[in-house]
Amino acid sequence: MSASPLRIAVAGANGRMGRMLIEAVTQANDCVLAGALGLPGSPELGQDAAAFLGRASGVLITADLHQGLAHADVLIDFTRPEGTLAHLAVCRELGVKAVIGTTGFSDEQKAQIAEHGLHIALVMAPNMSVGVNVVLRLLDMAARALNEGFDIEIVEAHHRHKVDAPSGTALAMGEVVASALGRNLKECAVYGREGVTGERDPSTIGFATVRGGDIVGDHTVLFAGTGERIEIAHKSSSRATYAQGSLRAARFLSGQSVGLFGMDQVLGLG
Ligand SMILES: NC(=O)C1=CN([C@@H]2O[C@H](COP(=O)(O)OP(=O)(O)OC[C@H]3O[C@@H](n4cnc5c(N)ncnc54)[C@H](OP(=O)(O)O)[C@@H]3O)[C@@H](O)[C@H]2O)C=CC1
Ligand SMILES: O=C(O)C1=N[C@H](C(=O)O)C[C@H](O)C1
Repeated sequence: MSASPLRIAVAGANGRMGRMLIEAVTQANDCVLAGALGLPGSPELGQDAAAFLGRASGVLITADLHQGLAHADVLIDFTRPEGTLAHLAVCRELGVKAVIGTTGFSDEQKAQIAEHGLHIALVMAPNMSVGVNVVLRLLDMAARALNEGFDIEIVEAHHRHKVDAPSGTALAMGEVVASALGRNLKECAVYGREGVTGERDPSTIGFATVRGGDIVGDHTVLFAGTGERIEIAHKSSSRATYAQGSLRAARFLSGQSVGLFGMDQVLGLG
């Protein structure tokens, strides 16, 4: 007898990632779409969540969080920080697990998510792609090996609609590098430069942000030494990788009851 399908609700159903997730969920043999959340006032409320694909899923987009989550095992949430936190409160009430892809949380908001993780099972990662999570491991190795004489700069580029900067992925890369070097990112990060900045302080980790067009997501970490430089780069050409990673995270959660996990644990890289 085959196992019951994993019942997945998608938040931000009209968003770039929301639509990618609805497509992925409806194509996966082991998952079923069980809810779709939209913002109050959105013109898509009441429409079938798969209408944009020219298909019917039988799930209507709703702004009623209890209704949208009532039949779900896992919520996949790529929205905005305040939206994710509102969704998590209802997930906790109903015992629904969650995969959080949203970026741009403050430290206080991250602490609230960690507290929810004491009661329900959560996966949270600023980047769900396998490639980026492997790059995070490579960066740890590179930073330890290049711990003297190399200046570290992180450059990221995204589409014109992105609202947070630097990207969650760039910040995660900075955290990995800073931790490998025994530095505190909050103390050593430099977010952009202008005017007479003075010479570069070797203890800093610099960030540069590019926004334009339809760039899905590019990240490069530069280790610039004397007479040589190393670049470790990842380029996304499709959001489908984020959606497939999110489904892996949702499947991982079916074996967990509480806790806050990262993609390194989902992918067995931890
Ligand atoms: N972890 C990862 O792998 C990835 C993370 N992301 C992150 O996911 C998030 C969403 O990205 P993207 O899909 O491009 O963004 P979009 O703007 O395309 O989609 C956001 C969705 O969330 C809805 N929304 C906006 N504000 C709220 C709120 N307060 N409460 C509930 N829903 C809300 C929007 O509704 P409406 O359409 O009505 O405005 C929209 O449906 C970003 O934080 C981004 O950085 C993106 C890609 C990969
Ligand atoms: O907003 C996006 O598009 C992306 N956001 C994530 C981030 O902030 O790191 C992941 C990916 O780069 C795409």
